[in-house]
Amino acid sequence: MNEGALLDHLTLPEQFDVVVHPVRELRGDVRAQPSKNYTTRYLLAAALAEGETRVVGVATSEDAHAMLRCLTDWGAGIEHIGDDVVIRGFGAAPRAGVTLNPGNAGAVARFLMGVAALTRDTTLVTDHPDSLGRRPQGDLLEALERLGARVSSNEGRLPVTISGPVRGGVVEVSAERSSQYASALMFLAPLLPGGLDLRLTGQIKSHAPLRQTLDTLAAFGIRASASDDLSRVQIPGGQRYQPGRVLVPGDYPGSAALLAAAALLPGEVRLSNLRENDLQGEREAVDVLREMGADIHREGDTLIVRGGQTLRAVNRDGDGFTDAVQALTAAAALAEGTTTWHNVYTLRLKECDRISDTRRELERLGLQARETEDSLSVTGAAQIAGGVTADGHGDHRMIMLLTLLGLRAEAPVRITGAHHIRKSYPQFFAHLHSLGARFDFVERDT
Ligand SMILES: O=C(O)C1=C[C@@H](OP(=O)(O)O)[C@@H](O)[C@H](O)C1
Ligand SMILES: C=C(OP(=O)(O)O)C(=O)O
Repeated sequence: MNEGALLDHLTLPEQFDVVVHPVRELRGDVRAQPSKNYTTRYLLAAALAEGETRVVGVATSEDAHAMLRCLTDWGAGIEHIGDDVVIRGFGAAPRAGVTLNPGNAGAVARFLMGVAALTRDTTLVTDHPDSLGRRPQGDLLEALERLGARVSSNEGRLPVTISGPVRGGVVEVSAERSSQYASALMFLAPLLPGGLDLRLTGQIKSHAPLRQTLDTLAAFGIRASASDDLSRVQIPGGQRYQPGRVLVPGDYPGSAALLAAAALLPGEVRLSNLRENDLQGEREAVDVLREMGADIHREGDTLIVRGGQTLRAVNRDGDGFTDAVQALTAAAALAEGTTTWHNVYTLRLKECDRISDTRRELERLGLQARETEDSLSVTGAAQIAGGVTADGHGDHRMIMLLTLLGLRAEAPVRITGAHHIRKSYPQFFAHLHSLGARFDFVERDT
């Protein structure tokens, strides 16, 4: 067996810490993994269609598996063919009386909660009470109640039970804490007799995933219209999702971590399968890294990073690239000056509190960081000493950030609970290893 195969996610211990060794350079080619956000959306839309849909090149992350498991429990037929999944959908009739477990996948949980209003009753639970179990669901549940669903929950958190049916009509939903609530209603809308005239209230966050939802609806033949600012989305009822064939694009949020790693170290990294015209907001990570001074250019769908340039701090609104903020914080931690990410309050509501917990881990590594309610700042250091154990906080994006800092530290950095990387990027360590990084994996008791 070659070393790369040893690092395959299937052969790593079930639960592990990772020891990240400092490395001098990164060099090589990687094909970006399939997009998480498009995988979850395409699988769900395929299940909401009647007939067979082939989703080409599906992500292998835990969140993708969570969606597949829940759709199977609702009655979808699922067949894996190589990297593709063929889904025989249940259309507007998911099985009633089912308990779904979306694992730790926020988007999956929320999208399913919306669709649950098609059933007489569906319960959602989580086996991650300290992460997904703590994330707020109230804004979505209240919107479903306003539409006439009966809802019970643990004070606006999982577990929840939702009982439909609902007819549709005009409904307000807050988009201030997460865009996923509105996306959930958008998936539900075409299958309701009355459709939905959605009014997104509050300061709308994460516009990019909302556009990905509209894009997905269009790919499945659903008619929808939206105002430019997305405060109003109208989706006529009585429509059917059309089965067919969809191709999952490459994943920008996970790739942002590889791009930042490549910018931080000498060498040359080529990252393919990242189309230029893509609605994933984390595509902006390329511009941010360029603004910091990174040498990145594009040849078609391939991004080429010549690393090791001196990076400079930036001041940016981070909401447009919410899932790349952690990766870009690693670049900022080694840039000249103080970087601030503004308008990132929603980071507090993700797998961990990505503002306070990040500040604490940066400080543990000897860096200066500051937070406000909705911003995170870090002052770059010329060197990071390393030789410490950092807490992964059960958060894949925190693990990416800490790994990048470990690669550039003077001594190894250990990250606890690094298996949580599998939530969105199971091959993260294998990809970095193929570029020259070195890791030790220390098994933890399950
Ligand atoms: O719709 C989606 O697939 C997602 C939306 C974003 O969440 P918020 O809308 O809560 O920012 C993002 O962070 C998450 O990883 C995926
Ligand atoms: C926040 C994330 O995912 P979700 O909200 O789907 O759990 C993420 O992927 O960083």
